[in-house]
Amino acid sequence: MVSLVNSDRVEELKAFNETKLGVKGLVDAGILNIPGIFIRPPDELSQELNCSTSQLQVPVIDFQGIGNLDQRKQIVAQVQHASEHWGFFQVLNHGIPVSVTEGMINGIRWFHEQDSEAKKQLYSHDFKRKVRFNSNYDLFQSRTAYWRDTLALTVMPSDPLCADELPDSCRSTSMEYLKHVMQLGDTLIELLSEALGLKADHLKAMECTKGYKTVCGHYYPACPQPELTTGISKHTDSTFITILLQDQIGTTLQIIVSNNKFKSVVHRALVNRADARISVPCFFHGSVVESTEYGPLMDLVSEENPPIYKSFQGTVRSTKTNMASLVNFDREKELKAFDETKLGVKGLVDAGILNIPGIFIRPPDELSEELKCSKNHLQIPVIDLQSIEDSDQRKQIVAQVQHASEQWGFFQVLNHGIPSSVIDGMIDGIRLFHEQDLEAKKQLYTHDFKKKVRFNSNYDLFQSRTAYWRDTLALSTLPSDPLRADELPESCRSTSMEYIKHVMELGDTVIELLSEALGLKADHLKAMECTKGHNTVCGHYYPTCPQPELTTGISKHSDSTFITILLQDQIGGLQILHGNEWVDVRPIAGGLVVNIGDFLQIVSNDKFKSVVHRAVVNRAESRISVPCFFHGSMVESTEYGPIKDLVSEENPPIYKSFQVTDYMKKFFSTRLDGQALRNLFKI
Ligand SMILES: O=C(O)CCC(=O)C(=O)O
Ligand SMILES: [Fe+2]
Repeated sequence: MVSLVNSDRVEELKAFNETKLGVKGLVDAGILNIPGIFIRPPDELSQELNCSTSQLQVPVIDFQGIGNLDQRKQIVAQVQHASEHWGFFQVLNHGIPVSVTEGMINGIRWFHEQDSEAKKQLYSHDFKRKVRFNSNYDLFQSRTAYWRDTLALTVMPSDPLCADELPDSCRSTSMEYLKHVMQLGDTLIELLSEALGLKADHLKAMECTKGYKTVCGHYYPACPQPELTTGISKHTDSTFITILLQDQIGTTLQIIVSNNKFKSVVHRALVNRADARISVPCFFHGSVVESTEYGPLMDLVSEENPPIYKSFQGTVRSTKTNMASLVNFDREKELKAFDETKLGVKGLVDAGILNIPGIFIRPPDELSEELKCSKNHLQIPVIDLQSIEDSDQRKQIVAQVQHASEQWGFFQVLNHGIPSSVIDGMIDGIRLFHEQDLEAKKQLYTHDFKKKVRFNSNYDLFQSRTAYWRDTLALSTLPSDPLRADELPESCRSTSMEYIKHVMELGDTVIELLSEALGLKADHLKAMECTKGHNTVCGHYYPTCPQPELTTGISKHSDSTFITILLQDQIGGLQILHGNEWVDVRPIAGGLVVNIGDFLQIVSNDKFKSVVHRAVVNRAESRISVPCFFHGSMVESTEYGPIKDLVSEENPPIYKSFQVTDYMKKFFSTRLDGQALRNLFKI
């Protein structure tokens, strides 16, 4: 039922790349919604929402007194503790003058905030270039693009960076900072050597700091939707050490040679709404000379502490493309676990969850499309059926029905003849059913469409892109096998029998009006068994949702019916796509919603429209809706196609004839939305 929104991610990435303006270019253009390529995948978003943040601080180590033997011992002990337990620490009194660190940050800011032409010149993804500006070095490999632009400066021992290769805006400041940070790298690697119980120059002799280095000037622009993206997603650094300048100086360790004694810790950067942020990591990659091999140091392994890693060549790492570690999300497994509870979405809400599971989170392209969608405050037509028996007034009503069916595909009817006690009774009964004791519902839990009475959550749970925030009691009735009272759950037995009787009658009334509105005899559609065949009444329950913006009650689709008559409570949530805008179908007291389904669009040869709609959920109140789907004949031999009287030479048939059963088979086996499905039957 769900429509697959085709976001061509690669096309979007290409277009973004071709601007050469980076993320800042988007922000400068005034975008309010971040493009889909930056939105994190559902599993990541949901994992995120389950993550707590800690108030702890990474260790801070003061390097003052590093030349003094006793104090150095203490510093080494602190470095060891931090490297073993944290993998990160901040250093103070590191010897780089404040004027140099501040100069560096200012220079990087100037670079990113300067005239875009100068930056464009340097835009490149070619790692061989020593100076390159780009946004997302792994743009075409990562799962989600990062909200970050970067000026990367590479320093090779064989090919050091010259001042004249640097952009004007940060030339002298960068040269100065580079010189200092390299020295600090040596100091640190000595301390780390000692912290591993090695001689001070052990790691240095391995070219840990003397090899290939990259200083990156990252710019994280302010972001209108920081919760949907990251500045850099979680990863570890492929380096020996990283020294990061932000407001103070911090370090990240990646010391595979320590044989896991020191930890390379996963980290990431977030973005915020208010301010652009600058950070300047210096990555000490070590030697990239072909012949250099790295592996656990002999002095650090023993029989009790055998090597954990093989030796490898330093150059191996430079072929690594995707820095972001992929979080493994087993959607299938989560769906099964959810299904097996047999408790539906309400079961989750009753259990007190605060964050919705990943299976309910809409894919990035849908979320981002959503954010671009505007809302319209129009109302769908409301038609009063009061004087339907009076032939003059009936004509007017038919004209209104015609207009609504052609222009909207949806209308509400008033004075439709179903007593309000029956309507209220139906809603109460469905609420009683969903809110009753769990065991009674569990008994009815099934995905078997052959069962006439079935309770489940998400009839297409294993086919849809995202699960819906909705539970359903479905009641099917066939002329050959009508629904009997004793088949119904007690909680809604008499109310449902009563409502079903009335809504079937109303179906006939509406289908007569629609026949006339097509210029046919009143009983033309009825004779085609549009309302007399297979009908399903669904009692939908949309529980309250802690994160309604991340999911839907039912995603956009059109109905595979002739018509649908929907009863809803007063909460609201149904929306229809009118033009390119979502229009709320506001509940009106005593009103019922009628919509044209795909079959009626086909038999009317596109005169009447089957319109895409969906239901959204909300934080505050659970909602009930009860659509009655008039699917038409389920007799194998029945064929449907454009009605002869409605086609002509000027108006040739748009669709082939087909058997409804074929159509329904496709409906249940594909993940296409009704509209796309309808298109399969086009001539
Ligand atoms: O609950 C609603 O308002 C809409 C339900 C719907 O569109 C459907 O079940 O097909
Ligand atoms: Fe629908």
